[in-house]
Amino acid sequence: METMVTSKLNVAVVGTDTGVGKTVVTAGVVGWLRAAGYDARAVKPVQTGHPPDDDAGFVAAACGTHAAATCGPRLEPALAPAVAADVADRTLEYSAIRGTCETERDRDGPCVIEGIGGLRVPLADGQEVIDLVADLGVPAILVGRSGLGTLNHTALSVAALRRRGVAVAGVVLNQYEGSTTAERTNPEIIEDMTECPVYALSPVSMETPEDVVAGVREELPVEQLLQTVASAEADGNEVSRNPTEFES
Ligand SMILES: Nc1ncnc2c1ncn2[C@@H]1O[C@H](COP(=O)(O)OP(=O)(O)OP(=O)(O)O)[C@@H](O)[C@H]1O
Ligand SMILES: C[C@H](N)[C@@H](CCCCCC(=O)O)NC(=O)O
Ligand SMILES: [Mg+2]
Repeated sequence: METMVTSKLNVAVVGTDTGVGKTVVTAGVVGWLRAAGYDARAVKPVQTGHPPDDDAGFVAAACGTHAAATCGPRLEPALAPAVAADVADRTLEYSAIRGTCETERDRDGPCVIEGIGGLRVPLADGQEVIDLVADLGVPAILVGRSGLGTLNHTALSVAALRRRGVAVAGVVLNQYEGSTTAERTNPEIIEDMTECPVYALSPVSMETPEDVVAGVREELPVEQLLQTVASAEADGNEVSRNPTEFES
C-alpha cells in the first residue's frame, strides 16, 4: 500500500479519559513515522502528575531519542492542568500553551499532539483540551477503552469533536482482547454510531518503552490509520471505510 503520509502530517491523539492509552498510541505513531524516515515529534502541551508521569519522556525513550518528543509546563499534582496550577500555586497561560503547540505543528516533520486526560479537561484561562485541539485545526485520533461503557464515552467524545469542527480520523479501542461480548460487538457498533474507522489495539508488551513501539506497529495498522489522518487533514473531512471485520 503506497504511503500517503506527507511530511507535514499533524494529528492530535486524544482520549475518552485519562489512562486510556494516548501515550502508548502516540509512541507507536511517532515511532512508526520516525522508522519510516520522517522527523516526527510528539508534544505534550502540559504534563501533570509529574513526577512520575512523563509522557514526552516515555515517547522519547520509546523512539530512542529526545528529538522525538517535547513537553510544555510540568506540574506535580496529578490533576487537570488548571486545577493542578491552582493547587500548586502556579500560573498557566493558555496563549503560551497554544503557542508552543502551534510552533510544533508548524515545524518541518509530522507533529503528534497528545491530549491531557479526556476532552473536557480544564487547561488554563477557561480553555479546555478540546479548545486547544480545535484551535490547532488538526484532525484527531480518539483513543478509548474496548469494553462495556466505551460506546457512551466514545460517541460523546466524537460528537464533541465534530461540534468543534475537528475531523476524527479514527477511533482506537485499546487493550482489545475480544474476551467479552461487549468487546466483540463494540467496534462495529461504534463504526455505526460514529461513521469513524475503528481500530483495535491489543495489549502490547510494556517491558521496555521500545517494546511499545514494536508492539503498536505490530498490532495497529499505523500506515492505514495515518492515511486516514492525511486524508482528513488534506480535505478537512472525515473518511469512512468498509465495516471492520471483527470476529464476534
Ligand atoms: N495497548 C496496551 N498494552 C498494554 N498496556 C497498555 C496499553 N495501553 C495502555 N496500557 C497501560 O495503561 C497505562 C496508561 O496508558 P497511557 O499512559 O498511554 O494512558 P494516557 O491516556 O496517555 O493517560 P494520561 O491521561 O495520563 O496521559 C500504560 O502505562 C500501560 O501500563
Ligand atoms: C494526571 C494524569 N496523567 C493527567 C490528568 C488527567 C486529568 C483528568 C481530569 C478529569 O477528567 O477528572 N495528566 C496528564 O495527562 O498530563
Ligand atoms: Mg499520556
